[in-house]
Parts: sequence; C-alpha cells; structure tokens
Amino acid sequence: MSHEVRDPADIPPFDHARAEAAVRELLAALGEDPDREGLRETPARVARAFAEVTSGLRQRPEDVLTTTFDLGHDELVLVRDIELWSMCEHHLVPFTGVAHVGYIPSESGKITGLSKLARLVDLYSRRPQVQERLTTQIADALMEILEARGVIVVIEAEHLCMTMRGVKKAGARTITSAIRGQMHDAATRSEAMSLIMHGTR
Ligand SMILES: Nc1nc2c(ncn2[C@@H]2O[C@H](COP(=O)(O)OP(=O)(O)OP(=O)(O)O)[C@@H](O)[C@H]2O)c(=O)[nH]1
Ligand SMILES: [Zn+2]
Repeated sequence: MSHEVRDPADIPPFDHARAEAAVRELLAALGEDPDREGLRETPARVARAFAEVTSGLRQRPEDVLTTTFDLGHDELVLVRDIELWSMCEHHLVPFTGVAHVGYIPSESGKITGLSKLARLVDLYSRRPQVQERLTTQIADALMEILEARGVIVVIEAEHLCMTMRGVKKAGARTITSAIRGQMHDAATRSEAMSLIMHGTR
C-alpha cells in the first residue's frame, strides 16, 4: 500500500460516467429509489460536485504560484485567516476552517502575489485529504517554488466527521502546524505565531 501522493500528471481525467454510476449505486444501497423524481438528477449533480472539490488533484503548485516578483523584500509575509474547505479522505465529508500562511522570502526577495497563497491553500484543499498532509504540502510548495528561507503554516479546522457523526463533538477544532527553514529560529517563530494569534492589534 503506497502512501505516496500521486503526481497530478499521472491522474486520469475525472470520470463523470463512473462517478454517476457509483452515486446511483450508493443511493440504491441506502434503500432509496434512484429513479424517483427528486433523485433523478442527483448522481450527475454529485459527480459534478466531486469533480469540483477534487479538482486540486490535477493541479500543480507551480501552476498557481505563477506571478512572482523580485521586490527585494526579505522579511516575513503572512496572510491570516484564509478560509478553507477540504474533504477528509477517511469519510469523504468536509473539514473546514482557516489557514495562516507565512514565509520569509528568498535572499533575492522572490515573492508571490498574496492571492496566490490562498490559491495554493485551495489547490491542496481540493483533494481527498488529511489535515496534517494539507499543512505540510502547503509549506513544502512554498519552500520549493518560492525558494523561501522559511515557512510557517497553521491550520485550524473542524471536521464534520467528528461533528455530524461518530464522536459528535461539535466545536472541537484541530490545529496543525508546519515549520520550515529559518522559521525554526525561536524569535522568528514566536513573532509569526504572535501575529497569527493576535494580528497586530
Ligand atoms: N489524523 C487525522 N485523522 C483524521 C482526519 N480526518 C479524520 N480523521 C480521523 O480518521 C479516523 C478514522 O478512524 P476509523 O476508526 O478508521 O473510522 P471510524 O470508525 O469512522 O472512526 P470514528 O470517527 O471514531 O467513528 C477518525 O479517528 C477520524 O477522526 C485528519 O485530517 N487527520
Ligand atoms: Zn473523517
């Protein structure tokens, strides 16, 4: 059993017909009549919805972190409270919360557009995920593509698999973090963590 994440180039196109057939089969397994009026279009709708929320499987971070400029800015850049919706790979139900993404640019000051950080969060969120992997993938992409000297990613999310079913602990929030490079420096990390927790107020 491989835990390797597959390269987007090796992932076949989304198979709408197969997804529809599977949803139809699931409805039948529930004891529902997939041909009753309210459900007739459901397999096609669910297939489209899944195509959308897994579209990140076929995207590469390089495609998103396109706009980079050398501004010569080599100090911390941090975007807080990036809304995220992902899907837990264990139950295929959503987890939702916020990501805080900060990086210390390369020596030359290679930076990216701020919206690209949110696009990166979206890209990795739109895959069957676990929160830990989502967190590290964002951090690793920034280190690699921006050649950042340091990165911090903190994600705080609520998993519907823990609230709507199972242990049913509404409000329980899971916090994960990934720290890379110079962000390991105690003073830098504590500055970033304080900005994440309190902003500048
Ligand atoms: N580490 C980690 N666990 C997750 C994530 N999303 C869901 N899980 C957990 O995955 C586990 C799957 O456990 P199983 O015992 O196989 O599944 P289950 O019988 O449905 O478990 P319960 O949720 O406890 O009812 C559960 O404990 C979930 O809370 C995630 O992003 N990271
Ligand atoms: Zn789950």
